[in-house]
Amino acid sequence: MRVDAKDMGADLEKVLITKEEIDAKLAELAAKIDAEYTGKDLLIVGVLKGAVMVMADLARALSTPVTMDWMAVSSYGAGTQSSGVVRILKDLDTDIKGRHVLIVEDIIDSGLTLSWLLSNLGSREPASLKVCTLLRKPEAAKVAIDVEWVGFDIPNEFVVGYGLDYAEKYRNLPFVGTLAPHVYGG
Ligand SMILES: O=P(O)(O)OC[C@H]1O[C@H](OP(=O)(O)OP(=O)(O)O)[C@H](O)[C@@H]1O
Ligand code: HPA
Ligand SMILES: [Mg+2]
Repeated sequence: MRVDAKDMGADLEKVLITKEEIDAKLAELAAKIDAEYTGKDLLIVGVLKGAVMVMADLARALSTPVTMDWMAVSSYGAGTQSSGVVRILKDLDTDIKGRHVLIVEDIIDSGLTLSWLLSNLGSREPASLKVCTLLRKPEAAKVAIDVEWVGFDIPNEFVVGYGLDYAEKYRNLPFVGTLAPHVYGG
């Protein structure tokens, strides 16, 4: 059964990016990533929990053989604003020294999570450390970050779906949508 904005009742305001648009964009990004890592041993690191869907779909769109690891960090808790304080809830299982590492994210909002992750993982001396994110909010950036692969630049609105949550809900929507302000007290 397909879930659409109408099925979500009044919780969703609109669909911002459809499942079809996400699939097409991930195929495009995967081709570029394949070209970059040809002949290299690539470790992709998903940032839990939001990046689960992007990791699963991007990994399957890649032709490059990869190994996968996960890191769990949280800076949002149950709210719609980053606390700025990043907590490691689960560290990597892998030693990344000398490895080619690609961080996979669902969204770069303030950039605080990724900026912290880049310096944390960077200090472990990987051979290379790059980033692929499905979404980015340029107007929300609090720190400038160099990101190799970006799916979509989106407006500065709180979004849910395709891994992204509000208070742990809506992660399983197959599309990215905006949440009606009344849901989070806006
Ligand atoms: O650029 P920023 O402002 O730091 O925001 C981006 C981060 O926030 C979200 O994670 P969250 O902390 O909500 O955890 P979750 O992935 O478990 O939802 C998202 O998945 C990113 O990791
Ligand atoms: O817009 C967002 N939606 C859900 N989670 C998030 N984490 C950072 N930004 C967002
Ligand atoms: Mg979240």
